[in-house]
Amino acid sequence: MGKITVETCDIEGLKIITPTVFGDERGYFMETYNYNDYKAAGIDMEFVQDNQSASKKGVLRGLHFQINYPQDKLVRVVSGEVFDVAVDLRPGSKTYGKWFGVLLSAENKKQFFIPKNFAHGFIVLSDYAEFAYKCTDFYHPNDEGGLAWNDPDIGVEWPIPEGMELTISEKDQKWGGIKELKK
Ligand SMILES: Cc1cn([C@H]2C[C@H](O)[C@@H](COP(=O)(O)OP(=O)(O)O[C@H]3O[C@H](C)C(=O)[C@H](O)[C@H]3O)O2)c(=O)[nH]c1=O
Repeated sequence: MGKITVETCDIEGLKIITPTVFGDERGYFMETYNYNDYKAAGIDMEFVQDNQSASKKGVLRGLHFQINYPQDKLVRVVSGEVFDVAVDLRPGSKTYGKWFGVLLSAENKKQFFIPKNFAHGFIVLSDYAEFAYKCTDFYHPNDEGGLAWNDPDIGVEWPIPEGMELTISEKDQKWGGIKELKK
């Protein structure tokens, strides 16, 4: 029965989904995924792996993608708040290299659908955040690619509050810029 509302943006393929939330005196219920509703919204893929990660304030994970086993991702925040970013790396896309970001939170319950061949990452704005997402291909550890979160040629406007200390993994500190990727 769950109905979803779908928003799009100027990068074709990206979708922001808001599920129907059924609140009552106990709390709330919502369907976080329903094949039929999402298929009707053009998300008609088989999700084969669910992931969850937890991060403290200022953690920035990304910008990641898998090279030969690209994954569509349906991402959401279970607790806390993040700014979530996707960068278009689809070969031949008219928005190649363009980024889009959206605030995802336990509060707004929004989900972000990111098709294959986008780089993906997020920064945690709350004290703590739990991030859960569905993927349409499995993890291939030797197939990881990445982009520098602060690549000036992408120009992501991360909403980093004054004085926020960033925590970025060694691996994520080493990625190069989009100009170093072969298209
Ligand atoms: C991604 C992944 C990781 N792992 C293991 C490998 C490491 O031992 C540990 C942490 O991995 P990593 O540091 O790559 O985790 P994140 O930095 O959160 O990576 C993710 O960050 C951004 C936001 C993404 O969209 C991708 O799903 C993914 O790249 O989990 C697995 O066992 N399976 C997996 O699917």
